Formats: sequence, C-alpha cells, structure tokens
Amino acid sequence: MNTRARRDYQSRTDHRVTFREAREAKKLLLLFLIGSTPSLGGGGPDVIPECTNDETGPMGALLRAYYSMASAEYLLAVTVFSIFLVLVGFLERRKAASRLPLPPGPKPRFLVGNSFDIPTASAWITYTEWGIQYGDVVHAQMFGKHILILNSVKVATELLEKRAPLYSDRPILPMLTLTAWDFNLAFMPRGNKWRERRRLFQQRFRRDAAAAYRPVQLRKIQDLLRGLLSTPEDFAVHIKKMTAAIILDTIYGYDIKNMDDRFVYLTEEAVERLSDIVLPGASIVNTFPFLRYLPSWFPGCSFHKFARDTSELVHEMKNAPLEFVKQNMRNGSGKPSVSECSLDIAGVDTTTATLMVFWVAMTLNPEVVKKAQNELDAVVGPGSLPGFEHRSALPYCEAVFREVFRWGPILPLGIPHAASEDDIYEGYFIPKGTTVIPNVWAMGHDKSKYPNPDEFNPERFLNADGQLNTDDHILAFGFGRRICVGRYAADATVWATIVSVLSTFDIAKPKDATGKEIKIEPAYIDGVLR
Ligand code: HEM
Repeated sequence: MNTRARRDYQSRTDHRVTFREAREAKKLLLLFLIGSTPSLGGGGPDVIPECTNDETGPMGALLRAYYSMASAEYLLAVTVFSIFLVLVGFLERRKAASRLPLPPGPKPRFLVGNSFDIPTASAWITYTEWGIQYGDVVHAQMFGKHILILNSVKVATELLEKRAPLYSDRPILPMLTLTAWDFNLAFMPRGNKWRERRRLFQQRFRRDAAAAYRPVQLRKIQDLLRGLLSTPEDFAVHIKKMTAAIILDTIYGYDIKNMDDRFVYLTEEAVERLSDIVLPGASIVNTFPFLRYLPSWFPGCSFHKFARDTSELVHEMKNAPLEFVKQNMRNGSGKPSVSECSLDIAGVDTTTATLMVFWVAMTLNPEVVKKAQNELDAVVGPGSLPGFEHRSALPYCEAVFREVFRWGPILPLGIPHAASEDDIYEGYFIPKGTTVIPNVWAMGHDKSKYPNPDEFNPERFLNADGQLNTDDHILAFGFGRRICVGRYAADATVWATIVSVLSTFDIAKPKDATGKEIKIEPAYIDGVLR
C-alpha cells in the first residue's frame, strides 16, 4: 500500500469510525429525547465520544470537529424538538380542551346563536334568570361570538381576580374605533398603552393620592348645597355640575363655572351614545367587523354616519379641556397633563348616576333619611357639616352608602372583560376571545345573601349592635386588574355628598297643589349607565 493509498484508507477508516459513532450518538440522542436518558445535563453529552485536547492526528481532529458539530446539532435538535413538543402539547391541550363542553346556557340557534334571546333592554334581569336556570356561569353566543355571564361573586372572583392575567382584556368592538371612543382607558385592550395609562391614573388616584383631593371635593359639595338651597327642583343639574367640577378640577385643573359649559354638554352627549356602541348586539359592525370596509350607502351600513358624528363629538370632548388648560394652565400644580390622562365616562357620569340612585332611594324611604339625620345630629352636631374625620363614627350613614351601590348599581353588567387565552373552568371550555360579563346586579340581588333584595335596607350591612358588618366589598367598582382606578376618589365624593346633603336637607316626594304626595315610580334609562 503506497502512502497516498494508506492515507485514503486511514481517512476512510476514520470516517467509518466517525459515521458509526455519529450513528450511535444519534441513536442515543433519539433515546434521550424520547425519555430513555435521564436529562440533558446528565445523559446527553456523556454519550458523545470523549475528545480531549491532547488527542492528536486525524482521528483527534475529526473527533474534535465531530464533537463540536454533534454538540451544535444536538442542541439544535433538542431545541427544535422541544419547541415541537411544546407546540404539539399546546395543540393537543387545545384540542382536548375544545372537546370539553361550553358552560351551560340557552340553546343557540343555527348561525344566529342566542341573538334573539339576548334582550336589548334590562339584559341583567334576563341574565339573572338564566343564572337561576343554568348556574353561576352562563354561556351564550351571537353569530359564533362567545359570551360568558358571571352571576355570582364566587365565579367573578375565581375568574376575573384569581385568573386576572387571563381575563383583563376588553372585547374588540370596531364601533369603539370608528367613533374614536377607543381613546378611553376603560375600553382599551390589554397591552402596553393600557398598562402605561393605567399606571399614570393609579399614581394620581390610588388611596393615599386620592386623599389629597378632599379639599376640592368638599368645596364643590358646598357649591352643591348652595345650589340646592336656591333651586332645589334642579337637584339633578346641581349634582351633574358638582361631579363634573370635581373630576375636571382633580384631573385637569379645570375650574368649571356654569352648566352651559361646552365640555359638560359634550361629555353627556358622547356618553349617551355609548350604549349604541358597546352593548351586545347594539351595532351590527361589532358582530360583522368586515362591514366597516363597506361604504355607508351599502344596505345595513348606516352605522358609518352615526360613527362619523360621534367621533367628531368625542374629538371635541377630548380637546375641550386641552383648549381650556392652554388658556388657564396652573403651572406647578403637580397635576397630570391632558395628554397623560383622559376624562372618561367612569369619572363624571358614574358618580352622577350613583348620586341619582341615592336621591331616588331617599325619596322612597323617608325613614332612612330620618335615621341617618339622627345619627349625623348625634355625632356631628347641629350647625356643622360632616367631614371625613367623622366617617368611622357614622355606621348607619356608611350602611346607606353601601346599600346605594348594592341596590342600584349604575353599571349593572359592569364593563365587559375578555378572555385573552383559552381556559377551562370546572370542566367547561372557555375559548379565547370570549366576552366576559360580570352581572353585578345578580350578585347584589342574591336572595340567599340579601333577603328581599329589591328593598332599600341599610340595616343589612349592620350587626345587631348597630355596628358595620364585614360586607364592605363594593362590587359596583368592578374586578381584577380592570377594577375602577378612580374608586377611592369616587368613594369619597359619594360618601361626602350623601352625608352633607342628609345633614342639611330633607329629601321627600313632591306634593301636588292640594298638598298630596305625588307617587314616584323610579324608572331607569337603559344604556351602559342606568
Ligand atoms: C361611583 C362612581 C364610579 C363607579 C360606580 C365606577 C365604576 C367603574 C367600573 C364598573 C369600571 C370597570 C371595572 C371592570 O372592568 O371590572 C370602571 C373603570 C374605570 N373607572 Fe370607574 N367608576 C366610578 C368613578 C370613577 C372615577 C371618579 C374615575 C376617575 C377619576 C374613574 C376612572 C375609571 C377608569 C379610568 C376606569 C378604566 C379602568 C381600566 O379599564 O383599566 N371611575 N369604573
């Protein structure tokens, strides 16, 4: 054998060794991947032929090359295979999960689902009845879109709070974008923009920061009392002005002067339109998003005009305070700039609506007014207005405050959340994208917890000794990571207004010309806000 032939032979032999060992290594690698070897750190690299630095000659070089190639190949294979396994596992789980039943609910019809079962008015009553029939978690569908109704505090806590990362999104509603309402934090999908804005809001409205607004709140409440003294019949106007004034001052430093203020008008108008934008089934484009790309003359696409008009209104509403602040900037006040925060429905109209519920409740329950006034007289004394320092000494007034939120939640179906991933709850499948509606009305009208729930009865929050019980969770502020950011400020405004009004005024039914009381039938306007 000549030198060249020997080298070829040697080289072929080395290759044979390498291929054989490589085959062996691959076999072991496969065994490892299917679970025969203990672990990547233990079994994996150990099975590859050892290669030391002092190994010389072509065999050493080949083994070194092989070692590094095999390691890279090995790692790549492990990575690819692991990703593959994760994907298969995910798909398998999804397949298995989707084989699980959906939560119980009214039987859907072909294509339209439960579109005809979901009422456009007082839906919370129907949902509460479904709760009695089907259970705490009820499923419905509209043209293939899943809706989950949560009828008890237990399930709302389980899903919206304990599984908050899965249930902190909002449903995608094209109409919100078309009307420009999507600027509002309350309707923003979960994501960085929402997180950032919420964090800013929280900085200004968390419990201790909100306490700084008390002087503004008390000042505006005194304006309300003066207004009530001069024109008591305009109580609704005075309340609106007060809540708007508090929000505008605390968020924008905007000191509102009178009710004709364009900003208040714009806010009211824009909020009124929300029910035609966000309620399930309210707008066809929310059900069939492709319609947004069709022209307004196309049959069924008249929503375009409504959307255009509303978006002009919303833009003007957003810019009105900006214009004002430009002219009246209070430099160095430490308040957020307009570009950082945005006024939202949650601020003005929720507080106004809650105080209107209080007004109705007092008109219908004069004995509650009397009891609260007796407590105020005993604790604060005549001739003085109650302050926050009196709060803990006024358990009956606190019970009135809690009962207002329970008896007449102004967002009876909260603001819907959305599931950002598939989920399984008590053996039921909840698909990604499901709209999740907390039925706050049902929770506060649960007969087992609140007997005679339609009665306004503050005593349900008191123990036999007249002290407050532990039921202090105000469900009306929502749940989980989407819970109302303004709740501490709202809590203070509502409480201080209730006690200030009760300590200075009687609230009673109006009388006719003969002095007879006029009967009052409380009626709620259907909408996002009642
Ligand atoms: C009595 C008055 C109020 C009530 C009943 C109320 C109720 C609510 C409810 C039910 C939500 C949705 C919670 C959820 O999705 O689970 C919400 C969200 C919100 N509220 Fe309030 N709210 C009130 C006052 C306020 C005030 C005064 C402010 C601002 C200063 C405010 C700011 C917000 C904001 C920014 C959101 C959106 C939070 C988010 O989606 O991350 N609210 N509110």
